[in-house]
Amino acid sequence: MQRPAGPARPAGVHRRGAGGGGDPTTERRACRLLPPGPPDEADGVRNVEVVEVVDLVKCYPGAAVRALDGVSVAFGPGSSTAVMGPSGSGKSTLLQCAAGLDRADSGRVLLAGQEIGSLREPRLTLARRGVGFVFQAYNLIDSLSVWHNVLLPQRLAGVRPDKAWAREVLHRVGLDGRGHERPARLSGGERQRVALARALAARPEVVFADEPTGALDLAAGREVLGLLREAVDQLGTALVMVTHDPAAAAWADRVVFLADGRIVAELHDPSVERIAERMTAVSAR
Ligand SMILES: Nc1ncnc2c1ncn2[C@@H]1O[C@H](COP(=O)(O)OP(=O)(O)OP(=O)(O)O)[C@@H](O)[C@H]1O
Repeated sequence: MQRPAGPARPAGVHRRGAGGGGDPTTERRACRLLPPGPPDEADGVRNVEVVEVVDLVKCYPGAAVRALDGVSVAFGPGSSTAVMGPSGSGKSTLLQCAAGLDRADSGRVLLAGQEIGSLREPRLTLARRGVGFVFQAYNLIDSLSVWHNVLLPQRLAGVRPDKAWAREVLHRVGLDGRGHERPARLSGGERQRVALARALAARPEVVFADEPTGALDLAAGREVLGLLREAVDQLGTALVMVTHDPAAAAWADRVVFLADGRIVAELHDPSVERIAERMTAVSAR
């Protein structure tokens, strides 16, 4: 299932929620928000974003500046978004808050239309069931086999794992027959593929990935990006990916740029060059 090395970003990826069809010259604009308006006239059903954050503010205790300073952004089904910005601009904080792993001081986070701000355990865990995570450090448990790592999030959430799907996911990420191995015996790229399989095994509506290729060499990084792209294209998963790498960001349909805890720019269907250019401009602010 690996995508062969090819162009930095596969073509034909305009999708709902990804800003597809947006005017590429309109690079700096507010992110699209779920309109609080009436139901969709065509079918009487209101479109629900997979994840929506509204006016998020977050200040860590003792910090002089806000890590997030009024961020509003929505992620639709089958969309892929790269989040970029200088170090300390709030990228990881946005991911953590949008995923319900950390709480903002104010603002709203909605997962599949459900506001999670006031939820306590176990309801919060239930609301997060549709959320998968892929972190640079993999967060794999070395005392467990690949197979048990992949099933762990569902077991922790009290959900009976779908083993047939877990096997299919391991197959898709190219780890057929490797389920019995310990993560420590795998290469960095293979461990990242396990992390991806673990995220996808729960059939998430959204995958949050924090620098998923940061620790990988070029070939392994491309492979992981290809797999993420497949999840978006074939499974309709929403992908939100923090990256410092313009080539990785170009795999996404949309790039949002953060600076000082705010969204300051947005590119749709961008090239590596335009991303790098914009990144330089944002960093020079
Ligand atoms: N646990 C924490 N306690 C205090 N301050 C924090 C904490 N985590 C992040 N910060 C601060 O919040 C701001 C945003 O940090 P964040 O990690 O979200 O940025 P980032 O854009 O992901 O940075 P990087 O690219 O370096 O990972 C920074 O000023 C950072 O120092």
